[in-house]
Amino acid sequence: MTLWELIRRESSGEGRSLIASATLAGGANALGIALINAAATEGGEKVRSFILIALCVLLYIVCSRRTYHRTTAIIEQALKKIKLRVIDKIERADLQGIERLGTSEIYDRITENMSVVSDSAGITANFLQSLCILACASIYILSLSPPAFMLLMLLNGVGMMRYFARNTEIGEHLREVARKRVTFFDQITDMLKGVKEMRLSRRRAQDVRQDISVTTEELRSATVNANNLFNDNLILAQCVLFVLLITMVFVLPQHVSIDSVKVTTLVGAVLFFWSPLGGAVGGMPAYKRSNMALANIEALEEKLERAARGVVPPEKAEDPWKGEFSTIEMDDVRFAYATEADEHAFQIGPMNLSITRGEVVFVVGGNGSGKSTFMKVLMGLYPVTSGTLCLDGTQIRAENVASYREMFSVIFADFHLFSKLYGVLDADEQLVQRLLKQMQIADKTSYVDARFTTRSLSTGQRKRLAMIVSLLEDRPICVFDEWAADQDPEFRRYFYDELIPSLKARGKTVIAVTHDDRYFHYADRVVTLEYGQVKSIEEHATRSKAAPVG
Ligand SMILES: Nc1ncnc2c1ncn2[C@@H]1O[C@H](COP(=O)(O)OP(=O)(O)OP(=O)(O)O)[C@@H](O)[C@H]1O
Repeated sequence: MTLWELIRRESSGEGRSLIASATLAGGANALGIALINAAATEGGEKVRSFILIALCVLLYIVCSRRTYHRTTAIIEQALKKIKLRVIDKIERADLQGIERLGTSEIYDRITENMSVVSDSAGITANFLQSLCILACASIYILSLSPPAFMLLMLLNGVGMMRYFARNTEIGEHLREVARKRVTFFDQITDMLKGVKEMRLSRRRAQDVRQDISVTTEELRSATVNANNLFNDNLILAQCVLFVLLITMVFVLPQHVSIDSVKVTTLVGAVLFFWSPLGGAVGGMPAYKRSNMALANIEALEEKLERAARGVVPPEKAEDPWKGEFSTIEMDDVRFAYATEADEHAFQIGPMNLSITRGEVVFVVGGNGSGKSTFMKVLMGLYPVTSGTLCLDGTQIRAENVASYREMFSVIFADFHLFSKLYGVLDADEQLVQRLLKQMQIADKTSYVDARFTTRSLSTGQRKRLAMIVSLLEDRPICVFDEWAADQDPEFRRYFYDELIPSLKARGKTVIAVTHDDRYFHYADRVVTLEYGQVKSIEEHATRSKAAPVG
């Protein structure tokens, strides 16, 4: 999609009136100059000429302002719509799709590319107006001298052909710039996340810097190549002007009958003609960059669309359970990561397992045995590749998976704490304060206006904060992925001795990934995974030592 197509699509029929105002502005501009030229060379009624010129200027101001202001408004409105659409697609896209896409491309497209389009609004309006002035000025030159007009068209035609021949090459360089910018984003993210590791190793810091400097060099080179071609086009336009003026002054009078006054008028007209042409040629880089940015945004939208394919919109979602359940059943469930042409993509299953309400299930296994993958499949975050996942006999499908997921309150191993208590914004303040005390972080952070005053806590403390959010969600199934791993012995004990039994006593189902074998007796069952398969399921007697939560 080009910028002009975007304007046409988003302006709800205003495109024509925009062209009309740009044409009027261009016409008024050209007519004003023609009148000034005529007044200067032909004399005649000066007051009349002055009034007509003033009217042209006024018309130019009114129409020009409209063209500029409306173009900016239309583009900004379109960008707002695109941003919201991208956010909506990110929200709908499936987890694997987002994981495959990575964050750098998304950041680049919705920040850098959007600003390129936004910055081009004024230039686009100028470009549009310049084209109209050019058309009017050409008519003016035609009225002065048809042979001069033919000469103008001929030289412009040659210039244009050279100009468009360079377009493909410019496009290649701009695409390379876009690719390198994503790599640059990736590397900067890597660097910022690994700042501690870099401080501890000058060699590592040097290697990271080396990689970044290679990318910045490639970015520089691709940008310079694109800009050089754009600048060559400007020089080409200037050369065409020289050739045109030289031909008009030295060659044209030799072949057609034209007096010196007309030649002077023609030179004045051509010089005037060249200023909008310069605007159009000069505005081309911004226009082209905007088109490239829009193509990048479109490509991102397509990828997100693909990732959201099959996802049922909220208005069509089914909820047969209304937050209640008895049993989750996995019947021959398999899942394989969809990686591009990777035959060794990790798989889990076939898995046959049922989890009943109020059960405490521990999931154990070595690193990479598939515990986190299994949990994500169980929670409906990854769709099963084959087999069936059912809740109370109802198979989990695209139509009901959103309601199914709402049964779970999860603390992932790589959990994220939102800046606000999104999802539980109406949480009871006293309950939150009580939980903060219970988790022993009341002296570190407080709860004000649906947000915690600070999230700059130790890893263990942040996990306790995540636990508070999970408890506030109050869902039937609590999933904890190695929650206790970062807790001190006292809190580890609290987690197993008090928190889990109290959740069980309240009828909650607890599924926890853990390596703490000394607490395995708190589980009703311990499921051991190995190479993505259930290796064993051990049953344990549960101690029910309930403690109040909240
Ligand atoms: N997004 C992904 N795309 C492709 N493969 C993945 C992805 N995430 C994990 N894997 C692969 O799946 C395998 C199992 O990973 P998983 O995180 O489920 O193991 P785990 O048992 O939770 O490990 P750990 O105890 O180290 O947390 C790994 O070998 C990993 O390579």
